[in-house]
Amino acid sequence: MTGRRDRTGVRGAGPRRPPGPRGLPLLGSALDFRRNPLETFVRAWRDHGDLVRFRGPVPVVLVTHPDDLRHILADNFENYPHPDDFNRKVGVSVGQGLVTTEGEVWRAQRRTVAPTFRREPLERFAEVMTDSTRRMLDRWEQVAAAGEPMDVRTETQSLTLEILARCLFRADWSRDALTLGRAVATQLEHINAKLIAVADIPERIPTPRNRRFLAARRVLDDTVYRLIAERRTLPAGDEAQDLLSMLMHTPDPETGRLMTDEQLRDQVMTLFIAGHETVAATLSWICHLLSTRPAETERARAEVRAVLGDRPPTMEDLPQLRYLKLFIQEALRLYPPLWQVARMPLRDDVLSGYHIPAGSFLLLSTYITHRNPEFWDNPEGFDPERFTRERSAGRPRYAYVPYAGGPRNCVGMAFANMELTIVLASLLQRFHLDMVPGHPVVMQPDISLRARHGILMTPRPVRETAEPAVAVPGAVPSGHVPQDMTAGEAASGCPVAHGGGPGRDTRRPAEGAAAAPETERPAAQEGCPVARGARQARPLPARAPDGEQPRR
Ligand code: HEM
Repeated sequence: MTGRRDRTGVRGAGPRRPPGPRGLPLLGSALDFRRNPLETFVRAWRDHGDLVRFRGPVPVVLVTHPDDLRHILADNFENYPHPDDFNRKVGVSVGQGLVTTEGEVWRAQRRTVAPTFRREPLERFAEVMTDSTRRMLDRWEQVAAAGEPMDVRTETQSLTLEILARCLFRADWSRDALTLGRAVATQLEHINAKLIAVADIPERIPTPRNRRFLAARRVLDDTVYRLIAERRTLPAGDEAQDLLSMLMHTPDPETGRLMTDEQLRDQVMTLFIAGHETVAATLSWICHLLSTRPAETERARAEVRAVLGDRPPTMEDLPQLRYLKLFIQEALRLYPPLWQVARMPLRDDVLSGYHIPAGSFLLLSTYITHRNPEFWDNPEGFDPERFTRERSAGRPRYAYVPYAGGPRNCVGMAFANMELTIVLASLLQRFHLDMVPGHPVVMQPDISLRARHGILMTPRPVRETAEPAVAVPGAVPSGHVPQDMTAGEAASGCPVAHGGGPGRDTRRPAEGAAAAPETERPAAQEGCPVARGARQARPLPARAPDGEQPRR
């Protein structure tokens, strides 16, 4: 691992641009990005190193090294706001909320919103999370009885939306559930389409998508403003114990000002957009891991049984679910829902020894950072224990950034971790999940990292199945490999095709199944671009201009 570089200027060779693919005349890498941005990133990172410049109508710089991430997100974060274009496109839905503002406006909002998301105020929401999860799992009993498959992506999306809405609006949620749910989904779809569109069509042009978006925004505005108005009429001391009330009654600690109705509306919309799809995507990948990683799953289940038995998890239980925490951390490493984060420097800077002019469009790929073999042994493997204190020693803090980092890290991190733990513990208590044979699981790198065709699974109640072969933590035989998984996949933990490639069976493992020969399913193995890169002997990228050995 190399040390930090001098960022005051480029040593030796003078200002130089980062290396990168030539691409097509005029278009550069634009078509590759359109086809599959994640694969394009991974290929370029393998070929050119940790800092890559893509040519094209909008030149992009890919940033992946932890030193550079720390510089951008923490040490020099004032120089790295979101690109204006990002704030404008997301802002059509969320207005001037925490995600889309910069400078003093952002700072004032952060001062007010952050205290609401500390652990203590959040404790009151544990019950909501447990209750909504219980209701989802009750529904799964019927699905299981009918032997039907379900799409866990849709399930987790409804669940996280319900939890967020109940936390925001408490009792008023059920009245507006369906309307709000559909409207939020339409907003997210619109933002996603805008962010990847070649030509951004302004909302005033009445295309079908714009009309759907504006109608959904009206529904949300009407509902949210009505709920705010209702809260304003409640007598002092009678406030509802929900996020909306907390935001409404928390003054800016520096100015003492309370939020206006419009600011509250923008904050609510921001939380809806930032806080439900991210957790839903993570939960759906976790469900997938529950069927493809039997050893780790049974170890997590054994811990839940030991700590909780059959009772629902409470806030006090969470610190004791230590292996579950590692399991979730590892899932977020392999499948960070925000797989890229955009920034644009205000002033010229130097990253990894290369000159970065002001106004460059930077994409920080957490996905690649999380799989860089310089910081992660067997980076494609699913190995929750890599996050134990001992094994984390020496790993740079910014090698693991699912929630970003620095002053602008995810404000909902504690909320998300609490929700992920409660949902996973409750699920493990009641169900096994089996993949539907033949259903392709393919990564779709949209605004979040989702499964393109959903993830079809069948729930199987725990009480109806024989005790798992292994109930003692850590005692899973290493040869226990799902029948349909290649030995390579089992070792790699990456049974997902990344944005393409053939589908694969992910049937429930037969007890004691032997490892299938790796050559049996080569195509599935090929589906993992980082795995490919990490395993092959690669030529080192060109030396960085400051004379240091390229990293990796
Ligand atoms: C697994 C779940 C989640 C992940 C991985 C995640 C990840 C992130 C990341 C990487 C950022 C930085 C984005 C950037 O700078 O461009 C961010 C920001 C943010 N997140 Fe999350 N998030 C999650 C859940 C949540 C939840 C549950 C909420 C709220 C209920 C939330 C609210 C926010 C907000 C408001 C910001 C903007 C913070 C600011 O700019 O000051 N997130 N999140």
